[in-house]
Amino acid sequence: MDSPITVLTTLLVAIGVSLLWFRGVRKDYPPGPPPIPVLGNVLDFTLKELWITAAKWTRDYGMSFLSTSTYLSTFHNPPGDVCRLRVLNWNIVFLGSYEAADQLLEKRGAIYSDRPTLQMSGELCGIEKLVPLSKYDATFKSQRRHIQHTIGTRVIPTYYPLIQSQTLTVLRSLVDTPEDYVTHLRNLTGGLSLSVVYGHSPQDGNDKFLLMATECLSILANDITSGGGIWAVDVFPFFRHLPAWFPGAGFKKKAQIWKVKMQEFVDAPFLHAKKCVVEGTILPSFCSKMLLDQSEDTNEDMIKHSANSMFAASADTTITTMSQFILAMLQYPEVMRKAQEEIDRVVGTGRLPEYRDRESLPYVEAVLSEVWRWGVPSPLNLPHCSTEDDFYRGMFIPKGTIVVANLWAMLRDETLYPNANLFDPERFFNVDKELRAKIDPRNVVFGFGRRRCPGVDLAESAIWLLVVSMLATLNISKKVDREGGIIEPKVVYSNSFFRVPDRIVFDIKPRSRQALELIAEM
Ligand code: HEM
Repeated sequence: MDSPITVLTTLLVAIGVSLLWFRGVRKDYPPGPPPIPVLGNVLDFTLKELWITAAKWTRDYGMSFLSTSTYLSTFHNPPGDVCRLRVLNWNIVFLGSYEAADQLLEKRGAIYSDRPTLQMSGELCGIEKLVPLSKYDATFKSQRRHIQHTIGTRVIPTYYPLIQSQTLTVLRSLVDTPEDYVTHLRNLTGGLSLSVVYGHSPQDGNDKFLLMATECLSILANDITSGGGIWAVDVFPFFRHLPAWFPGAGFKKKAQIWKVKMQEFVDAPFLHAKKCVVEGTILPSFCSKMLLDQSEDTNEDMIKHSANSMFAASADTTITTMSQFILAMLQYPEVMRKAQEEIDRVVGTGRLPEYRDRESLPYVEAVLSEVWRWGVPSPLNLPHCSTEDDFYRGMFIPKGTIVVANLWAMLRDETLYPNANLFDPERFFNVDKELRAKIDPRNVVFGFGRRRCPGVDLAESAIWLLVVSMLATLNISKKVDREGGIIEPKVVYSNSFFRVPDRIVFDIKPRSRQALELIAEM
């Protein structure tokens, strides 16, 4: 006979499971793939290119919720654009259209701007105070305000000389060792953010903070956020109490090692900046300003985490975007030639393009827009989290729902972008002003509402100059093997967070002797 404690425990577990199950089958939740008892949709998740699977879910299940009248009334909003999955008692809602993201994350931003609480990346790896992961609270709001002052639209032109000199360094490095393009791009973004954020100007790629960033960002992108950043301990938070030696608790050992590294990455460049402030040698930057005019809503902990957030958030996004640009030029050489013709006509071949040329280079502008759209650097955005119960088109979205905007699906919407899989800058011409504004991928690619990327202007300026300078001086082409055969680039997306192709093989050569001299001389 079982003891009363066993019977009681079994009963409680059964009630708990049933409650979870019944919560999960409420009729007015957004539709989605059918869950299995207790585990929910765990088995539906894929690690590779989840954005494609999620787009299929919203398309296939999203329609099933709507009555005919609703379907007709939402004629202008793609109807099958929201779906829900359940993992234990987590609600995860995927948004597959711009309209849904605009309605929820933008217009109802007051209740959709939190981030989910993740045990692994948060408490265990100690990076919960970085802005992209932080909760929607007073500290976060103040961090965003200060970041905005440093990299908002109005101040960006003051960084142009810095961006120009970093761009030239990359052009030279790309000509010398194109196969190391990831390192060169990492040095560009690292150098730029070290200067803008910490007032530190690295002399070369061996700068200790650049090397530290390379190691830590790889831990962040390939280890901590591998598998979409969700670990078993996030789903079963009580796992964090297991001792590190316990079978299956290997994550704790990993977290201990990563936490030390990440802490050093947050502290070291900041302490260096602080020392330079005392010595009076710091260059004007986020840290110099924040340390010299400390106000009531700032403290050192908050400053160093804001600084590191900018440093960390700019690297992989920029590398991904530029990798997508290179891929597009390899697959669509006619686009590269057309852009080069425009630059030769407008700028000439005797100097490098500058920011003042931007308005006169509409085709290059369209190429960049298409890089954002076709490339989609972070295809599933960062997850938002709701802080109140809500209804959207009759569907119930409970408080605490993780809301994932599928940017890839939005930028592959055939009604807005016909033949969406093709890289076609022409799609931005011959459309009226209103439609042009509507299809601008920048509305989507940097996220939404109160969590929209605060680095958008810096990223746009740095990437525009790099793209136009590469087009002006270099030819990007497929590599040819020793027998003269063309090596087709293999496009594989192993990273589950950034849409960064695994290392691509390609060739880069200066367009002319004059182009080479221009890069070398400047
Ligand atoms: C290539 C360019 C970039 C892309 C495509 C990009 C994209 C994004 C996206 C999609 C988000 C999430 C927005 C959301 O949750 O709705 C984000 C957040 C963020 N980005 Fe960027 N980003 C880029 C460059 C940068 C740069 C250069 C910086 C800073 C120097 C930066 C700083 C941040 C920060 C701090 C956040 C967190 C914002 C928050 O949680 O409130 N990003 N970015």
